[in-house]
Amino acid sequence: MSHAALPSLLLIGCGKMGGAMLEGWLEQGVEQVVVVEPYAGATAAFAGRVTTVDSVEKVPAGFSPAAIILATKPQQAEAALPGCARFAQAGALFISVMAGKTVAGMTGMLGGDARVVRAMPNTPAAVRQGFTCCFAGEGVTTVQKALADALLSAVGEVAWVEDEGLIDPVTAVSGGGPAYVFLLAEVLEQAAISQGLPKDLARRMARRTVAGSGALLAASELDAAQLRINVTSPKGTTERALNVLMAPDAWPKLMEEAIAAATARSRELAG
Ligand SMILES: NC(=O)C1=CN([C@@H]2O[C@H](COP(=O)(O)OP(=O)(O)OC[C@H]3O[C@@H](n4cnc5c(N)ncnc54)[C@H](O)[C@@H]3O)[C@@H](O)[C@H]2O)C=CC1
Ligand SMILES: O=C(O)[C@@H]1CCC=N1
Repeated sequence: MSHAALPSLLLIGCGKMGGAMLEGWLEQGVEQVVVVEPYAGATAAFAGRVTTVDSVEKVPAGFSPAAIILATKPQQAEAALPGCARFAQAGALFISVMAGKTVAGMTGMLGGDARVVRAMPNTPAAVRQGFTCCFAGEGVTTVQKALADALLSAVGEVAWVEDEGLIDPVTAVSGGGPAYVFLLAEVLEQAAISQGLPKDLARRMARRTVAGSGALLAASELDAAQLRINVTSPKGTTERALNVLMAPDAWPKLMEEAIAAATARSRELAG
């Protein structure tokens, strides 16, 4: 009998997000993983640790996964999902991380009775620091919901919503959120260079400042606003910078617009 922490999984699509979660699951210990991935380069990092096939038809006949993780691009769903219908008939749990794709849209491709959890993770899952927000479709059992929770908890923090429509703003905020934070590191580095700092030093400073601030935020019970105030000496240097960043048309408004744009795109991807 296996002592792996997690049960057998079938991963459909091992790109940036599927690969990030797989890294976390393997670190935790999985009974067996079969990966369906047509692009060999995507699975190179997992050689010897998982079984890889290039199409779902080639999944070994006797393999009976507890969950099938759908991690292709939304635009690749029509090609990838119909071949998974045989697992739906067997009552398996599907966990889709695809942006936009609704439970109704997916059951349409998998067969009407497919049990689908929509999950919106993010790439810090690769270092088990992810955040995933989930919605359980009709027919998902309590045991299957607990399995989805366990799998996603293995790569970070998990939350559930009862309203599927909330997954669209979740996609915009926490799904894409790491990109906005990485952009912050990029522009901070550029600004440092503009003030005459050498490139290597600018890069180190920007990366460590963003990563260290994230670690402080994670470790602290204080609000982000209070942590910001703690840096900001009255009439000091940070105050001058924040007067620029927090101006009415600056970051607060830009972030509102950015999140609204991403939420709208998530709704479009349903189609
Ligand atoms: N990248 C991210 O930060 C996040 C991505 N997502 C979602 O995860 C999904 C994947 O995104 P990424 O990993 O960024 O894209 P990606 O392009 O890196 O990965 C998709 C993978 O699916 C493979 N694939 C294509 N057709 C396939 C098929 N028929 N069967 C099996 N595999 C197939 C591709 O070769 C590729 O490796 C998307 O639906 C996205 O909305 C969700 C949250 C965050
Ligand atoms: O950009 C995207 O569409 C996906 C969903 C959230 C992060 N990446």
